Amino acid sequence: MVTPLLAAEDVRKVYAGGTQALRGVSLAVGPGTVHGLIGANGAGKSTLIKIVSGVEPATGGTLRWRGEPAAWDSPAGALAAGLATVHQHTPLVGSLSVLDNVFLGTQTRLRWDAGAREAELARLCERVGYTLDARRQVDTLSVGARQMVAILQALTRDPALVLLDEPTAALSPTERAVLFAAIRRLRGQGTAFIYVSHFLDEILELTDQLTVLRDGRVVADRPTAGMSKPDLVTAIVGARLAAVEEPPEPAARQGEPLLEVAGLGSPGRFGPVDLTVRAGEVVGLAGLLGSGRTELLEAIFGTDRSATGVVRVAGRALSGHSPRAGVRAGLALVPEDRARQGLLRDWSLTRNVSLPYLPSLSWRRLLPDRRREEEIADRAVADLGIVTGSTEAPVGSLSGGNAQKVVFAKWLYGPAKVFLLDEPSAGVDVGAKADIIGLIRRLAAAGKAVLIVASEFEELLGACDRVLVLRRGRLTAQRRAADTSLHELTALASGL
Ligand SMILES: Nc1ncnc2c1ncn2[C@@H]1O[C@H](COP(=O)(O)OP(=O)(O)OP(=O)(O)O)[C@@H](O)[C@H]1O
Repeated sequence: MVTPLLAAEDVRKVYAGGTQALRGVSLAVGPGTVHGLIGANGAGKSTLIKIVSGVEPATGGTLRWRGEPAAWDSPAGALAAGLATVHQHTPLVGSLSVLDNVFLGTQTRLRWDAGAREAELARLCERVGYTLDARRQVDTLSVGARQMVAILQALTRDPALVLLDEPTAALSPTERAVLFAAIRRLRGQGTAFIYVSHFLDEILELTDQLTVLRDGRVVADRPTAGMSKPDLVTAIVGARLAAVEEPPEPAARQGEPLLEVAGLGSPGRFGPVDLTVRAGEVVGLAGLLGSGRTELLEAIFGTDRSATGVVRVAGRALSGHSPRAGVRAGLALVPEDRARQGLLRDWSLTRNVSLPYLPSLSWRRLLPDRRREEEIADRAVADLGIVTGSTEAPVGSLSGGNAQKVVFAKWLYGPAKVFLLDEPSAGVDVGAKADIIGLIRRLAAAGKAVLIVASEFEELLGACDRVLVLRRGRLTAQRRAADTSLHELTALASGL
């Protein structure tokens, strides 16, 4: 048998607060293979990646590298041994060129020799089968191209194993295809990968072997061939499977227009756009990355102050474009980017969830009403299946997907009439996706209006009554969800 490149044996992790994130995890990654790592939010994937890459120490167990006990205790040490990590948001310096970013932190002679660096970049591009303009400023690149810069950066150290943590979360379908081609090519040259993703189709398409974690334990470890999506879902969510298969609740009777947008535009971004969402209705915006979908939501909410046109909520025109006017009129925006969503990491889940409603929760608007706050927090945990030891634990100790659910919960239980949801299930696991769709349907059933952006059109079909297609900043088509298909939406959004 070939000695695994990396082997984890009975790895355990107990965090300072007492959370047992890993309860004895073993896995082996062979050279030149792509190893999928999947599991529900909070299952322990990031913790395992952090331990393997030297960011966090394990509390117990052994890591082996090429058969010997791994001798690193920092990311730099792991990198020197041949193990590189590419995060979803690898920090790049936007104001520098592609060339400078790729060789950022390189200590060899390449650092000083621009000619040699260009030649090396060309060689790396050849290896991944992707061309990048060496002199282009990184700020001006698409998300996908930036991801590729991060991968090239990792490759400068010629790693034997690359850890990819949700690398496609922000990529368009085309960019995804380019990334997959690059991974396959590198695998052909002997590089191994650990690939963490919530996209099960990707796991099935790309990986050779997969490990499923649940509650800090390995519940499946086997070759990918022969596995189906339902197999994966069962392994990931276990007993929560039933919730996934439930069809959405039937649409409520739709009422009066709650959100009306007329001639809304923003120079260079999108528009003009007209649309209406009625009480009890869920409307989806299907558009590819760069279509202007996020920009449109932000302009409706009021974040884009250069926007022109009219936004009406419950028949009343907003005075000017500002988030304050938006919130006052009854709009809620759940943005995609967690980093910008103002979760206070040191505060408890309870305080974070009730943050937007403190005035209405306060006793005579002076004292926070603890009981009401706790009620909302408990409801959020139950509705969204948030995995946490306690609602009083700091939000910073939650896993990424669970923090995302807290962001969602923040807006859910308040007085808003119109919900603008940007990628509501980004980063959440397959079970929670179903919970969130269920919740969106319940909002509609309670007479709210919901407008959703999601890159996974399947999700729009599952949640929406009606889907609008946004292409290059304009609405180009409209379909009832019941009368269209994934295929048709994809074709319309890409202009085929
Ligand atoms: N720094 C920390 N302090 C305390 N507990 C933590 C910390 N980081 C993670 N945890 C806990 O460890 C468990 C595993 O979290 P981890 O981030 O590894 O999950 P994950 O599988 O990566 O989830 P996701 O899909 O949501 O990113 C969770 O219960 C989480 O709350």
